[in-house]
Amino acid sequence: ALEVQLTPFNILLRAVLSQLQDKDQYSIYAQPVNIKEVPDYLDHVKNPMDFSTMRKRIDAHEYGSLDDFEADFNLIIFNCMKYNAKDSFFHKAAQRMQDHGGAILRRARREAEKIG
Ligand SMILES: CCOC(=O)c1ccc2c(c1)NC(=O)[C@@H](C)N2
Repeated sequence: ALEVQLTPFNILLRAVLSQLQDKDQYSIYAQPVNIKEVPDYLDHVKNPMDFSTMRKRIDAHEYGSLDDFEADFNLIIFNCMKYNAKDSFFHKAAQRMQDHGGAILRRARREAEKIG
């Protein structure tokens, strides 16, 4: 059976999440940071977030608004910029993801307004 109830809102959120993940070309935000590989991660990052967790939240209808969805996206960026040094590959990737994500979310809001 189709486990997830498809509402226009969570169809929109799934589409936005896919657009965001398209910009994560090395999939560094796709899964939770592996604590076995990054043992001190949770000393610095109190609220880990990643795209797979966001997908679960969409399917569980845990996002009441695009703002709630955007807050988890911003958490991914914030965590990455906090844990990783400014001149690191990861930190630079977060800056780019923030720029791409901003544009994707702005366009999604305009689309959502049109649907009404
Ligand atoms: C195979 C080892 O993988 C990692 O060390 C690693 C893998 C993925 C990561 C990460 C570290 N750090 C981060 O801040 C987020 C953005 N992603």
